[in-house]
Amino acid sequence: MRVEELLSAIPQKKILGVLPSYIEDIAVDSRAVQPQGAFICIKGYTVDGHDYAQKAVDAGATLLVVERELQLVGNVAQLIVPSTERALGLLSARFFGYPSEELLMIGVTGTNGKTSVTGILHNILMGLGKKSALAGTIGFNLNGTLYESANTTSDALSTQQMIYRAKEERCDAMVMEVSSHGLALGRLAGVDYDVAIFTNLTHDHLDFHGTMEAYGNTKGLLFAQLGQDLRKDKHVVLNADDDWSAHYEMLTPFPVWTYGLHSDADFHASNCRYEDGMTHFTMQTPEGSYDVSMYLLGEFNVYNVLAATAALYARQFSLFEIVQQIEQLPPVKGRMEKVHTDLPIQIFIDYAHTPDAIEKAINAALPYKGENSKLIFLIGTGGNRDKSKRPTMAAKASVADYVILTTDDPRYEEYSSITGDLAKGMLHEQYACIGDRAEAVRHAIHIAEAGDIIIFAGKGHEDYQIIENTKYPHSDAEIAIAEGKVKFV
Ligand SMILES: CC(=O)N[C@H]1[C@@H](OP(=O)(O)OP(=O)(O)OC[C@H]2O[C@@H](n3ccc(=O)[nH]c3=O)[C@H](O)[C@@H]2O)O[C@H](CO)[C@@H](O)[C@@H]1O[C@H](C)C(=O)N[C@@H](C)C(=O)N[C@H](CCC(=O)O)C(=O)O
Ligand SMILES: Nc1ncnc2c1ncn2[C@@H]1O[C@H](COP(=O)(O)OP(=O)(O)OP(=O)(O)O)[C@@H](O)[C@H]1O
Repeated sequence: MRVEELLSAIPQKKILGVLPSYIEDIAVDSRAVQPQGAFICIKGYTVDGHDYAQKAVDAGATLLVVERELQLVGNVAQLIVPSTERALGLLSARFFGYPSEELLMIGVTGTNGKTSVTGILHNILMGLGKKSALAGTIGFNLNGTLYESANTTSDALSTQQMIYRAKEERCDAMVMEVSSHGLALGRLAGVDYDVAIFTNLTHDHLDFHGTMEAYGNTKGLLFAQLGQDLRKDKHVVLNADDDWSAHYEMLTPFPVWTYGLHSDADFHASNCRYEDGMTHFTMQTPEGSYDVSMYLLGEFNVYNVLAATAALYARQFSLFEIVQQIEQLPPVKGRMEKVHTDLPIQIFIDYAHTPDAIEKAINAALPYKGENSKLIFLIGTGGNRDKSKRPTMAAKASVADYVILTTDDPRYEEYSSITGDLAKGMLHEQYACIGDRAEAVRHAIHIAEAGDIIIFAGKGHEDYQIIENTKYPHSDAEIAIAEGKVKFV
């Protein structure tokens, strides 16, 4: 791209050295710099990208975007800006040509349900013959190939690049999870959403946001950033059963569609029944009511499906066809996903790692529990992250007959510190603290009897555990099946 054209995106700048005419690429990581590329130095939580500038020059960078003048060896221009983080958003969107304007862009925010709602939307869109790309916790899904990503919402450069790739592959739509970190850290700069969806707001991430109020206000950025251009066909979808929705409604002038179970809503579900491994409900819509049966389990998935339906209806998709697709939806990976085994117990893998999600996951399983059987619930939580939610998580888990307290990704924290914090919230004595997750999974199988239900929560789709800063292979399902074969055969 012509540098002059690229740099017109940043009005406040000071240039040192001779600018190259063109750059071939932009990078925020010195290890990814290409010859004739630009390198943007970002001050991170761990290191300062400015310290890697010389490495970037050695790798061929001809343009650096910096916050202060650097003494470097080599032929490189420096562009000094007040904030490289802000420049990253502006430059990335310009470099990739504002690709989000050319796709149907749907963003989903909320404490729980982002992966589920985006997965549901993606599957319905594909079922309706639309080509959809998907980005979130599970990675970047383009044409059925899954590319790993470090974050639920990736940095501004990767975000623009993913949308550009989706556009180049002629996708009609891109569905994205929008995390509060992503909003707070400007990772979504320049993403022009057509539909913004809110799932719910409950306790999580207070290590980062400090208070629920700050956390809730950050989520609001998604709605405020839809803008004021009312010629655009933009829509907002809000959960009528969550008090934060009233606040988000005020942040946007665009049409608001509501969904819910317990309040008046444009998309309202009633008569929910959980039978035969399926969920059945009646969905009232602006165009009459539909009886829906689906394989997704639990009330929380009724909310998720209502949210997805409202979003697609707002963009003129046929309700009849949407409902047909809902009836065929596969489970979302690692979200109340049944593990199919020959064992005389039912095993579910789930990603619940907030108090609210734990309550919802347990409620989803309770209708399937026999009178004399047990619900065994295994929960962990991540080390070196929000500790304040731990006792509440265990209190919610106490609805289960037997609870196993363990770790998700312990990182640098002692097992006993994590399980000890969880144990403070337990409301009964039927529990065990086992920090080693593999051992904890084996313990669940060991105490299970025929007819019992086990939910392994917290790791969901993940196939690893992070201990210190290393990822070790780990699968709750594989460990459980192996142990079950030994025990029940
Ligand atoms: C706290 C946080 O958000 N950290 C994010 C941040 O990492 P960081 O600040 O530590 O980066 P750093 O290592 O200091 O590097 C600073 C700069 O130097 C550069 N660098 C670094 C090393 C080098 O050799 N060369 C080089 O150029 C880096 O590329 C970077 O530009 O920037 C990284 C790159 O964008 C992110 O992957 C990383 O997310 C980490 C993995 C993370 O765990 N983040 C969590 C808190 C998070 O963001 N979670 C949300 C919510 C998920 C949910 O809802 O549950 C998410 O959206 O994922
Ligand atoms: N709408 C919902 N309301 C409450 N809980 C939900 C909802 N949808 C899913 N859950 C529960 O939360 C867990 C996480 O769901 P999901 O991955 O869809 O949320 P998320 O917002 O993407 O979470 P994260 O950002 O941590 O990845 C699920 O395994 C389930 O237990």
